[in-house]
Amino acid sequence: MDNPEISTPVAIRVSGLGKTYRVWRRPSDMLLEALAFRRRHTEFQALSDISFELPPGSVTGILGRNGAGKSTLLRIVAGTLDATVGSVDVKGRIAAILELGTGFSPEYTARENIYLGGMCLGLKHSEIEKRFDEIVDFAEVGDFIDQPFRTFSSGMQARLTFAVATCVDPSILIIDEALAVGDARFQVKSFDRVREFKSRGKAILLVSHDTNQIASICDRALLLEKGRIIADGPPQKVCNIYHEMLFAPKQVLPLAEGRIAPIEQIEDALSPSGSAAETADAVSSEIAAKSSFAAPNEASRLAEAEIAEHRYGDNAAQIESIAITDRDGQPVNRLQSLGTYHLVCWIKANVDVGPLVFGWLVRDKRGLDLFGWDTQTGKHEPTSPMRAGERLKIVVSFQANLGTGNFFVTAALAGIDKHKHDVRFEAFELCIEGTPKIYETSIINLAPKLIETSSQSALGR
Ligand SMILES: Nc1ncnc2c1ncn2[C@@H]1O[C@H](COP(=O)(O)OP(=O)(O)OP(=O)(O)O)[C@@H](O)[C@H]1O
Repeated sequence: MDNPEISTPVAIRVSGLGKTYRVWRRPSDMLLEALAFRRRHTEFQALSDISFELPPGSVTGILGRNGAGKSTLLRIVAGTLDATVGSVDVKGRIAAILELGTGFSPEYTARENIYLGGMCLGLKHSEIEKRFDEIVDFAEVGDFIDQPFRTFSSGMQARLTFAVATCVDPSILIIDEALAVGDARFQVKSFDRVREFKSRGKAILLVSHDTNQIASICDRALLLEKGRIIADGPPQKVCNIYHEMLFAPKQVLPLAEGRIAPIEQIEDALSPSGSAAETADAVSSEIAAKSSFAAPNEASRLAEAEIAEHRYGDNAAQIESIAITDRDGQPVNRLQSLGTYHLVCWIKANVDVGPLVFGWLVRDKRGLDLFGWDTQTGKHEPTSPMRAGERLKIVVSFQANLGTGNFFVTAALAGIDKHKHDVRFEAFELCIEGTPKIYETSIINLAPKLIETSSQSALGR
């Protein structure tokens, strides 16, 4: 698959990729087909028209529902499965963690498997020998090095698989959900390794269902649905669309058959300011009707257009406005870390609605959830049912335990059955002013106070 003609800025180029699986109802049908030369299979189109490029020094995340085609795509890129059409051009050595124990034998010991796995990834015996201690250290399996791999817990299997794949120093790393296995400490270690890989100019392609993981380490995300890329762009935007796909299942995705929607088109179709006319050729009328959302009021507009609001819901009730005020009710744009403020929302029922649950979420600039709360989780009574046209004001007091910088507020309104009426991702930007006395890199502020420094002599007296 190595193609020397690829110009240097591209580590992987996927062009017009498609995969059709043959499906036989019974195993015997496969044999009968071979013997009788009569077709006894149906075809299943798992991937269609997939094209993208991965530059070196980048991390691309792939999101999608179960069965969307993520693993099929990774396997084709990794070279363990053939595409039906299209091509994959790769520059450099690929290491792929497609499942726990990729390239390992369950009966072999960890020591034997390190050699086996390393050789599968193209290393010579002497090269593996040089890296052996590093692999064992990273995987933290020193005490079990001569135990069979099948006796390892799934966390230990994940650690060893990840350690072997990353210690061979590949140019391209492909990871299928492997970061989800293993304990929290190992996840931090493997995240650090992925970041270090990226800083050394490697290209990383990873599948995860965890939007926080995608938001925190990826530069870009692809969203797959029914074997097609339906969104390709900044992780935070793609994660919002994925969230909508999962939690607004009745809505038809804004894609015409056979088209790849650029992220702007999906956003236009889903956002309140989207013009139905502009997107009419590609969106369902259901989605286009959502453009009847009221425009957000001035206070809720983002100061920087860089991260735009993403909105969805059935619009039975809507969050008309969101603002932050001080305790005297004065609107504020800039907040002091640790200050106490009010989040003030006006809600309007567009039709008669039952009790409502209100929630909000604070994210950092990468889209990582820092805090989330709703009136149901907080064990508050749901609101009384509302008549069409009725308005309701909700005020939530909070302490701004955040470090310096910009953060984003998502507000949501749902029925008590969690049916979403109005979800406004990144509806409001919080700007936290200079926070002295803590590290500038802090995202949160735990308000530390030194309360004791007592010394003890070397003899313990
Ligand atoms: N060998 C196969 N033969 C027939 N169909 C297959 C085969 N492998 C996968 N599929 C089908 O192709 C589709 C895509 O599967 P794939 O495993 O790539 O999805 P995925 O997005 O990785 O799913 P998940 O999140 O559940 O791992 C699914 O509908 C699956 O049933």
